[in-house]
Parts: sequence; structure tokens; C-alpha cells
Amino acid sequence: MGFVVTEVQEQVAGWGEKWPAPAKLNLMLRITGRRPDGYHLLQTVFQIIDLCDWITFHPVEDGLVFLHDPIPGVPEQDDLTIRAANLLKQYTGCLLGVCIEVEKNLPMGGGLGGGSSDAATTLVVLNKLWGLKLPLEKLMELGLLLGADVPVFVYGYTAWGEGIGEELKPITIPEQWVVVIKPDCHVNTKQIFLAEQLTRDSKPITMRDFIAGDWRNDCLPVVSNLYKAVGEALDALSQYADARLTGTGACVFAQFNSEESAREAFSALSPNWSVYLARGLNRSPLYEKLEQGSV
Ligand SMILES: C[C@](O)(CO)[C@H](O)COP(=O)(O)OP(=O)(O)OC[C@H]1O[C@@H](n2ccc(N)nc2=O)[C@H](O)[C@@H]1O
Ligand SMILES: Nc1ncnc2c1ncn2[C@@H]1O[C@H](COP(=O)(O)OP(=O)(O)OP(=O)(O)O)[C@@H](O)[C@H]1O
Repeated sequence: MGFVVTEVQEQVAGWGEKWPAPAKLNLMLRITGRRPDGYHLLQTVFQIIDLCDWITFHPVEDGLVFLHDPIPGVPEQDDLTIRAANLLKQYTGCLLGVCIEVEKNLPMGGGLGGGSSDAATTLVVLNKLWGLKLPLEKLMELGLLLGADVPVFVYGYTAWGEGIGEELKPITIPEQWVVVIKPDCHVNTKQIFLAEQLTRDSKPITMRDFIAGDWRNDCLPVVSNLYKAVGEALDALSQYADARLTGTGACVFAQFNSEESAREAFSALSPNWSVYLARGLNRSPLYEKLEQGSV
């Protein structure tokens, strides 16, 4: 295998460092139509949160792209980090390689966008490490080929999203504490978008409507009907604050005004649920690290 890392290579800034791939929450999600190719047009608020996977890029001495440890159940060539690295090579003709090590903390099939964020961090960081100099817009365009949730993570701001999630406007909203429950089920995004009963004709709303509390997620009725655990998690979290579904689930979340009240709910729910305590962020920690200037 090509995993021959010299100490000198690891010392070059950025290689061998841990790069964050943060999760997102959809603070609201309305489906307003459908494109001829079947993809749904939506309105959403993507809020980046400080729960992260961590990705390390190791230099290799040939042009191979491979994982340090494949994720159980995900074939290596389907892993979104590998697909992102190969897409960059294909688009630019770059002959360099990389060994990608992912510390996976974000649940899969949770609606937190973990795989998409892993892909985005790979695009953004390898663009630097391989010296490709692609502009942000091109990276977002390449990201969209990998999934509708990838562009927002490349963009790096909490954002109002339209189109299929790729038309983004940065927004600044309170960086509230959040408690997230991951019910014991994996929701298949495609299955939800294919459901006959899914609402597909919601009237578009404005940012003002959202701020006034229009937080509906059009996927919720279909998801809670198919996955009983999601409804149970919503009931459990609703004892502490208004609980919502992120994306197509399975995760549900609630926002809190203080760390203390969030911790209280987190502690009370922990014995019975898989729970995360997190904080909303207006800027992605990936860019906070990049802007510190190590690469
Ligand atoms: C539900 C959200 O997470 C909200 O942020 C996203 O819209 C889903 O983004 P994603 O997981 O990156 O989705 P993709 O991997 O692009 O698509 C998975 C499947 O969901 C469906 N899909 C996805 C996004 C979208 N706007 N319309 C769709 O109909 C497509 O059938 C696709 O086959
Ligand atoms: N690096 C990766 N991390 C997680 N999942 C991956 C990765 N690469 C490929 N996948 C595949 O993508 C699927 C969706 O994973 P992901 O963690 O993005 O779910 P999600 O949070 O529900 O996504 P979304 O909110 O974008 O619908 C997984 O079930 C897995 O098969």
C-alpha cells in the first residue's frame, strides 16, 4: 500500500492535523416543489453546530486515495470522503494521493449531515494541501455532485437555503445551546423523499416568518409515521422545550437559552436516550481553524 508517511511530510502545515467536520441542524424545512429529476425544492435554515467528526489527512508517496479505517458497513469507494478526494483528482487532473483518517462521532442516518460534512471538509482541506487553488464556488459545485447537504458545509456559514439546498445566504442567529436525541433507528433520506404522503406544495415563507416562529418541518408527519422511535424521542424532549426534527431525521433537537437549562435536560434524558449537548454556531469551526492560518 502507499501509506508511507515520512516525518518531514507530516510536519508540513495541515497534513497530520485534525480538521473538524461539524454537524448541522435544519431549524425548519419546507418542501415547496419538485424538479423534473425528482429532487425536491425546499426552504430551510441550516444551523451549524459544534458536534464534529474529525478528519486527518496523511500524505502518501503515490497517487492512491484510501481510508485509514473504513466505516463498518460503508464500502470504501462509497465513503463520501473518498468520493470527494477522487472527484477533486478527476476534476483537476491532480496526481497526488492521500490516506484519510476519520474519527466518526456523528451518527449516520441522523439528519445531522455527518457524511456530507466529511465530504466538505475533504474538499476544502485537500484543495489547500494539494495546492489546487479552486475557488469556493467551484468547491460548492463539486460538493453538490456528492449530495444536497454538502454545499452548506463548504460554504461554512449558518445559512438560509433554497433550491435543493445549494442556494445559500448567510444568516446570523442566536448561537443557542441545543440538546439532540438520536433515536435508535436510521432514517433513509431517499425513502422519505419518495413517500406519497409527503407535503410537496408548501407556500414559501420569509426570514421574518421564520424568526416569528414558523419552524415546521414538512418531513415530520411521514418520518414519525414510519419510525415510531422518532415520535417517542420528540415526546421525551418536548418535556423540556419545543422539540423539532432535523432534515429527514432520525435526530430530534430542542434549543435552550442557557447552558444550565440545556444541561438539565441533557442529564435527565441521558439514562434513557442517546443524547448530545451542543451549541449553535454562525461560522463553521473548519473555517475558524483555516483562518488561524496554519495552511
Ligand atoms: C433532508 C436534507 O438533509 C435537508 O438538509 C437534505 O435535503 C438531504 O441531503 P442529502 O442527504 O445530502 O441528500 P442526497 O444525498 O443529495 O440525496 C438523497 C436522496 O434524497 C432525495 N432528495 C434529496 C435532497 C432534495 N432536496 N430532494 C430530494 O429529493 C433524492 O431522492 C436523493 O436520492
Ligand atoms: N464518511 C461518511 N460518513 C457517514 N456516512 C457516510 C460516509 N460516507 C458515506 N456514507 C453513507 O451516507 C449515508 C448517510 O450518512 P449521513 O451521516 O450523511 O446521514 P444523515 O445525517 O442522515 O445525512 P443527511 O442529513 O445529509 O440526510 C450513510 O448511511 C452511509 O451509507
